[in-house]
Amino acid sequence: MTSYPGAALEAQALTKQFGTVRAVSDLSFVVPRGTVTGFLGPNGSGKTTTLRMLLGLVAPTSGVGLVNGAPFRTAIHPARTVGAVLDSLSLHPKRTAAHHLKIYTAAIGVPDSRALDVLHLVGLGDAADRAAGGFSLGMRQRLTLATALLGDPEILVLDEPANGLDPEGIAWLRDFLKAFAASGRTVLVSSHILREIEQTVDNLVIVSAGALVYQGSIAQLRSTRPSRVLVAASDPAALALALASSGFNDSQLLPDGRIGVAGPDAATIARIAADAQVTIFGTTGEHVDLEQVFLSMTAGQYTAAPVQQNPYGGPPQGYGPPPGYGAPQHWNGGPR
Ligand SMILES: Nc1ncnc2c1ncn2[C@@H]1O[C@H](COP(=O)(O)OP(=O)(O)OP(=O)(O)O)[C@@H](O)[C@H]1O
Repeated sequence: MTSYPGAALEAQALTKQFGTVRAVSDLSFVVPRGTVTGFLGPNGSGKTTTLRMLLGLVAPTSGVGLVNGAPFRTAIHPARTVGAVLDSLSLHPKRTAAHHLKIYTAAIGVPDSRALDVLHLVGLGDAADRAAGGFSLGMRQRLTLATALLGDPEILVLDEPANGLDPEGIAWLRDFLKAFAASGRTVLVSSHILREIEQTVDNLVIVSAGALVYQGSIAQLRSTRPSRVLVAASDPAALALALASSGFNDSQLLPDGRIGVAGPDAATIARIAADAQVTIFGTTGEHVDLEQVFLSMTAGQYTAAPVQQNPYGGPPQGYGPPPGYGAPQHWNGGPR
């Protein structure tokens, strides 16, 4: 059980079998200290089960979950180590926000005054004495987060905290989690929508059907997607041939009649087109839509893709064709 240096949380070959359902399959990843790491996967891909195994709430079929290099059950000050929100808090409608929190303060050994502190932290200071029955969904989410903060934890583990939040609530959560990590602490936040957490997280762990398909930074994920130039040309086939004879073989005919060219920049394409007497009507740089990348990675066929060995970096593997273009025709050898 050697732990990765600098890891706040670590999954080592975690597997969980519920009867015939393999919820999590040989899953290993690292959450580096001081980061906000997104734990991303479609519904039912094993995120909640994994978080529960990391926190010792579900026994793994095999493998281990580590918090600061040791099983969480061995933590001397659990509430100071991890604050977790894995389920929505069941709120008594007549109980005030402060009252809800004071139920937990005694249990984790912090003074009652801490309840007001965390309500201020999550922006509910003014609502401390209001009954939770009148709270909006966003206020309920904040109150739930407040419970996780009671012990002033080093690590926050949040399961789908953005669920049901409006854009303003998501923006608030983003700023809050970034500030939390900026103080050297660590956040692991799950979601099934990349866009929801894209601007919040430094690192991503992506799972599909319980298995790892990517871990690394968002920047790496974006950069490994080859950027293309989309070209509208008078004779796309002639341009593709001219590009191929200049050594640029990766051209695809798109459904809208343009061709997507990976490799050369727009100026090089224009020069090759001019030499081949092909007129170019326009070129556009392709925008990499990470949500589409995520959806293509978790579409099922990627579950068995090889995964990089270095948990802190390196390119993801097992990519398929660029999403959003149907089944493009390849000029250099037909459909892939
Ligand atoms: N206690 C359990 N008993 C049987 N099957 C379970 C149990 N908990 C989870 N599962 C199954 O394990 C799989 C993974 O579920 P899990 O809740 O971990 O995924 P998830 O990614 O968190 O999904 P969601 O985003 O929908 O919450 C699902 O097929 C689920 O039905």
